[in-house]
Amino acid sequence: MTRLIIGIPSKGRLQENTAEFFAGAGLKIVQPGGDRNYRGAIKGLDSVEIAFLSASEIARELAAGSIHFGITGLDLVHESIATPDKLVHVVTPLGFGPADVVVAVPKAWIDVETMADLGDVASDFRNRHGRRLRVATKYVTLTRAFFARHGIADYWIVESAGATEGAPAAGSAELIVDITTTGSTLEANALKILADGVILKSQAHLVASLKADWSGEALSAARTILDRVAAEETARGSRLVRAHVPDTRGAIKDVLPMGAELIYGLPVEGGVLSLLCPRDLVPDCSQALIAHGATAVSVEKPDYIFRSTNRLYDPLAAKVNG
Ligand SMILES: Nc1ncnc2c1ncn2[C@@H]1O[C@H](COP(=O)(O)OP(=O)(O)OP(=O)(O)O)[C@@H](O)[C@H]1O
Ligand SMILES: O=P(O)(O)OC[C@H]1O[C@H](OP(=O)(O)OP(=O)(O)O)[C@H](O)[C@@H]1O
Ligand SMILES: [Mg+2]
Repeated sequence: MTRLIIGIPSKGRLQENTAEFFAGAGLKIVQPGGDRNYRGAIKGLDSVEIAFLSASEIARELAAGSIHFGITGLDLVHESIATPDKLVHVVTPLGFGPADVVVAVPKAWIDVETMADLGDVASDFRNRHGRRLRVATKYVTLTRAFFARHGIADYWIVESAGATEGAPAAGSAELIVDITTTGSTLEANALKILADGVILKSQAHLVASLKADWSGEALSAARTILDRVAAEETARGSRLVRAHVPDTRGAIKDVLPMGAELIYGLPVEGGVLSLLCPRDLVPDCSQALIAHGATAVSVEKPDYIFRSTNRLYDPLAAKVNG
């Protein structure tokens, strides 16, 4: 009886949005042991267990296979997992926690705008000072891979535990690699991002472990959860549009290319058309139906659209079964 274990951020900037994300999918997270108990559950889903962890722990536990699903930043997935392709499967981006991992140098370095410029400075620096440029960061893996891709080898990493942006002014490094959202911390420290210095555009993702034990109830619980998540995502972006259209064929010819879908298949000629329509296209779609003889068009906001195929679950199942 393997239960499905989901790691969710117990603190920090991803915590609140994560709770909202589950609530949106109709999944209520409960903490029976109270705030200080780091295990929880999802109401009504007995085969699921919640592990409250920090965002960075979630990335590590996914790699180790001690949790099945986790919500964490893509930056942490790529930083703390050496071979993400082998160990995890990225299920879907979640639309919150945006942040870029960037290479930033002092604004005073007016001749340095690109990674190529930085490469030149790095060689010069070594010749002139007899030591290498120092890069302060906690993104050691991402930094090494990115600098190697740009052919830069003359540098030294100074591992930073926090307040990385302060390192150049403090004299403990020449430049930094760190995460930024609004840019205000970089600005406050007189640093600028190199033009081609964005290493990774991160946001929170739902990530699955390929190392976890997917036997027992784990996979079917995953399906239950991903069905709801996908059903809610599809519903959020769409509207149900219904109308009695005398010229059914003509109407279909117009609305399908717009991106509308015959959600219950073809109606009989002259019958009621049921369309699933991208939210933004509802006015155009309704116009077209009226042009083909509808006297009224009703538009409803669906809560969920469940489908026999699931674009989130199917690729995961293929990987863990294969
Ligand atoms: N402005 C931001 N600055 C830093 N991280 C951000 C920002 N916006 C979103 N994030 C995301 O949040 C993650 C960090 O979250 P948080 O600091 O809560 O967790 P943590 O680093 O695991 O905790 P701790 O720093 O206590 O170890 C980042 O890795 C990134 O994915
Ligand atoms: O571009 P901005 O919007 O200014 O945000 C980026 C800053 O926020 C984070 O620091 P945090 O407050 O999490 O402190 P920490 O580095 O000690 O975790 C991050 O490490 C940057 O320093
Ligand atoms: Mg932090």
